[in-house]
Amino acid sequence: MARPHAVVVPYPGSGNINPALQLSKLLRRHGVFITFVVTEHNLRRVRAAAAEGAAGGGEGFRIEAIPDGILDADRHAQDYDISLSKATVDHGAAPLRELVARLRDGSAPGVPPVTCVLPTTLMSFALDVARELGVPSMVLVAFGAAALMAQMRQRELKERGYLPLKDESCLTNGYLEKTIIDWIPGMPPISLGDVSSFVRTTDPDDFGLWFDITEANNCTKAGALIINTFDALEADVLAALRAEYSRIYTVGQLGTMLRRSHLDEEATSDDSIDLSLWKHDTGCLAWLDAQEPGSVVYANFGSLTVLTADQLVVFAWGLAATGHPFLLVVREDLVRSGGTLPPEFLAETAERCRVVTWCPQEQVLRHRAVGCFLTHCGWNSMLESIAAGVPMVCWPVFADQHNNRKYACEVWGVGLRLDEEVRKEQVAGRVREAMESEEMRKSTARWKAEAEAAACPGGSSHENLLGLVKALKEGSLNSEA
Ligand SMILES: O=c1ccn([C@@H]2O[C@H](COP(=O)(O)OP(=O)(O)O[C@H]3O[C@H](CO)[C@@H](O)[C@H](O)[C@H]3O)[C@@H](O)[C@H]2O)c(=O)[nH]1
Repeated sequence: MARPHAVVVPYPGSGNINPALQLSKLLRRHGVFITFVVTEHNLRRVRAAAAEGAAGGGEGFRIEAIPDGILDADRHAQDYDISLSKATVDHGAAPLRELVARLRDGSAPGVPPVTCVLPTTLMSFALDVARELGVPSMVLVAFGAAALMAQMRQRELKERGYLPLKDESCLTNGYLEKTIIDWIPGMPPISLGDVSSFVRTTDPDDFGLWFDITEANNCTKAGALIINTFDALEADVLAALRAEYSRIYTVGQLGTMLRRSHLDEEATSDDSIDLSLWKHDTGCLAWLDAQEPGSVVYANFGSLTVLTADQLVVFAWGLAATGHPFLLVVREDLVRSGGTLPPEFLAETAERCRVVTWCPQEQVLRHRAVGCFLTHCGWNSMLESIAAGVPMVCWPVFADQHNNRKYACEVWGVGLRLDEEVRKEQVAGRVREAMESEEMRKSTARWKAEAEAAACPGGSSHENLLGLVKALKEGSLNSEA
């Protein structure tokens, strides 16, 4: 049987590149050949951020780059905005088609013929490419099952007259919070505002909403959906999704799966394959070593969130007011106007605060010193925190993050809400509460154990990964399920 070969095409942001790389490493450990496609711009960033010798490929793992259609001169400091989505849709297909066509027949030396195209969500043009070239496809859903289900129901929200919003006042008069949607299969009643940030529009032609609806629909045309979640965590909504689409493989939490596969198998080392877009500050791990167990608050807003200069300062003083040591990640482009932490704050907190621009987050969350995570509720961050058993204080900003917060706070009992308006006292109070609550301690311990169990032999994610590899090896993943 020829070696299966997956061309993996993540959306060009860390929230998609990271889980796609983790899945790729797992598949490679099970004998699947991987071509990992990044944008030319991101490849330059990866190389600039990489430690000596990192960022390369390895046996069974190649990296290819395609343009994303945005000239560097037109690029915002923050990479993700609607123009990137538009550009990838408009410009990504042609170079990807050329790449897959070139690799399809296996004429490149040492490269087996392509047997599957595997984009993440938001990259459905890759599914069209696969179909045109007669190659099977699967999609990696980089967010949770509930967020996927909610995204899929946005079309119905339009048809039922909820969207677009009638006028601008709906954005501020409590309408989004008071309007309860109680008919999404497998989901508890949810306020309209928590369904997705893309509902916040009065424009019937809003690109963000259109893109979200289209992408949700398109991904179901793939031969299978792979979701970075685990069955116990989202049982009800997964049952509802599986009633609609039979080929669903839940393989999360991917970081836990990778760690376990190191323990279970004699895996070839792939630590050198690192596609981080920012340089990791690993010194913060030594700083954590010197802190008391469970004493540190870790604050990070992911790869895309932008704060105002005031919000950053209020968050910082709020963390200081907790009385705990804290690790604060301030990405170089976190404040678009370039605001920084005030000197008096840095002087006052020097003894118990560490500020870095990017860190090895999964290692940080698993460090015994970390006792709370102040997060923007990106799916990867939330799942990494759940798998590490760390309670969260939740401040969602856009996309699926409000939906994720709802589950963390109201379904799983592992998070506490912050108001949209950032207030120092509330930040400090919620962090202390999260660190002291016995109830949250029990919930975080329970979900950590469930995440671990799912990744062990016999666990749902472990078995699903084996099923996925089998399907890839047998070539039984035809597109258009
Ligand atoms: O200092 C840092 C900060 C982040 N990360 C990693 O970067 C990823 C960030 O992903 P995520 O937490 O999902 O946040 P975003 O970068 O904001 O991700 C985007 O993509 C996600 C997946 O679709 C969505 O859930 C989010 O809403 C969307 O903003 C995670 O794996 C983190 O471990 C680091 O390694 N170091």
